Amino acid sequence: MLTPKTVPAAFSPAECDRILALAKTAPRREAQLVGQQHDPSQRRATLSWLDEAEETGWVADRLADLVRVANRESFGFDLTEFAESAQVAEYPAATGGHFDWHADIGEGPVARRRKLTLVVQLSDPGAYAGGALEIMPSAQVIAAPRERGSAILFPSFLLHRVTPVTEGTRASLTQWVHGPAFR
Ligand SMILES: O=C(O)CCC(=O)C(=O)O
Ligand SMILES: [Fe+2]
Repeated sequence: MLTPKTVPAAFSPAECDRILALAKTAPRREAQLVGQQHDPSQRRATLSWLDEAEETGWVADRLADLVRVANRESFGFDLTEFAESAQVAEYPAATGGHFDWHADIGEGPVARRRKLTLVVQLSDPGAYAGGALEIMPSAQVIAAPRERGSAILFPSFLLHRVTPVTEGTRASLTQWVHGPAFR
């Protein structure tokens, strides 16, 4: 089944707070798109990479567990590693935070090996308006649950977007999972 798989309460609210605090200890940069071109009309977000923060092993361990279970139950992909760091993204309404329709499989040597995408909702749904993560497995668009700490996993070739945040700030954690080419 190639439809997205949701996992309620993958992280507790306290763990979401810890992840946001960790992200604040890492350098923050304006978003770059797959392929590294910078086009603010497609994405407006501030990014931090967890591998540039200290003491994030527990986050990677939890993500690996989530991937293992979801892949066994839903995808059955040949997955080998996290070849890129987990990324915390913040989308503030004040700067027009959003991410237009895209797929995560990119051109570069690493981005082309992305097979599964995992996104965790780090913000309380009351902290922002708009900012829906939408995924298009077929003609029907699916909205990811907004509950804080919930996770959604989907094949990285599926189109998805984050609608514009109109109030407050939405934060998310993204992990890509890599492996040999599809065949
Ligand atoms: O923030 C999100 O919910 C999605 C992030 C995303 O699509 C990406 O980083 O490729
Ligand atoms: Fe994406």
